[in-house]
Amino acid sequence: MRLNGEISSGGEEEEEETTTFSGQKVVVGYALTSKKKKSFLQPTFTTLARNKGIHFVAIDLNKPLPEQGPFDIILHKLSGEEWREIIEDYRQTHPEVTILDPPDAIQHLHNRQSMLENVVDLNLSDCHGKVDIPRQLIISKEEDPSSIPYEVTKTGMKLPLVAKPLVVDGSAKAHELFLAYDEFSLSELEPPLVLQEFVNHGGLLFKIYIVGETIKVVRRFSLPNISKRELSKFSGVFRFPRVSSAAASADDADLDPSIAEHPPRPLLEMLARELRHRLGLRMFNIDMIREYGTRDVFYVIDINYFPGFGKMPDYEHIFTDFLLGLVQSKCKKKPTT
Ligand SMILES: Nc1ncnc2c1ncn2[C@@H]1O[C@H](COP(=O)(O)OP(=O)(O)OP(=O)(O)O)[C@@H](O)[C@H]1O
Ligand SMILES: O=P(O)(O)O[C@H]1[C@H](O)[C@@H](O)[C@H](OP(=O)(O)O)[C@@H](OP(=O)(O)O)[C@H]1O
Ligand SMILES: [Mg+2]
Ligand SMILES: [Mg+2]
Repeated sequence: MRLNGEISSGGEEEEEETTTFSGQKVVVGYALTSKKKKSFLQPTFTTLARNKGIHFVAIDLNKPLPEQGPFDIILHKLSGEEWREIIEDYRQTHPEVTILDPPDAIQHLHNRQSMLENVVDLNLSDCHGKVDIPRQLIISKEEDPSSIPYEVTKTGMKLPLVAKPLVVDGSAKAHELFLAYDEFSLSELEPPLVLQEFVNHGGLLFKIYIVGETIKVVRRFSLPNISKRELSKFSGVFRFPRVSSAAASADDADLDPSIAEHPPRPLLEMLARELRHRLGLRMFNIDMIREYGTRDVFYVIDINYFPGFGKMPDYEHIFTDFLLGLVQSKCKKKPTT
């Protein structure tokens, strides 16, 4: 936290100088795409934050980062190696600034294989339910697409399969997903890919948002179950839209309780605590589905860094509290001279 007047000028969000009741202010530098800025820095949020002494300042990517600030916190989500190096260097030279989150930790989520490894390692099988990941096969860039059907058959994976680009780099292409009804058509797709068994889940997905210690679960519509009959009727690969990312929530829909009942809280707390720790991230979400016909068998299918928090109910309060909490805990840790 810095005392009133210490802030440098020039940030586009800065309007008037407001401080917390203690006369201190928190400066949050941000490096976000314009899409993310629009969805995250909504006026309801920035106004509430400003009233609590939090000021958002845009980082100028055309100027050296160490010449900007001073910042208490930096929020960032930009793709590319260049930014990664800038923020990593800054993190090393400015340990007093909280970087949300460390670039190496984020990098772990840029690959759909490494993303889910921690869930497997957790081995959550007796914690108010079972959490696993769907059976999956990685098809590397070097692999000849014509060998995919053989590779799939060899593993004994069950159809249908979801084919996902291996790398998640912030591009729209990284979210181009396909449903494959037969293994032969998979040769049409371009590796590197992750092939995942499609798990029937009653068309409903749980998005578990994690912001520091806070866990918030929302329900979203997802792909419907695929019956054996349907599977036998079709063949081919079909591109499907970003169903679960749509703004429409399934929270108010009249759904079958056996499908819609939230995963048990102790299970979510354990999962969030462990993943927060193992991933080294404080702001992410987990896409989780319940296997259709079961009460407590869950699969994690996706983990996203700095997702669409603007769609999370009450995100304004959750984030202002989170940001204030970060600087307060940092102040407490400072040795007294
Ligand atoms: N193994 C699976 N079984 C059943 N449905 C799945 C599976 N994998 C993905 N889906 C469906 O496809 C959707 C998109 O998959 P996924 O979340 O992996 O992609 P994404 O592009 O990373 O999404 P996001 O927009 O959340 O980043 C899921 O929300 C779910 O509806
Ligand atoms: O909150 P959920 O439903 O999980 O979906 C998010 C995706 O997972 C994120 O990848 C999107 O952010 P980016 O466009 O910065 O990757 C993010 O974009 P947004 O922040 O512009 O809404 C969302 O689409
Ligand atoms: Mg997802
Ligand atoms: Mg994702």
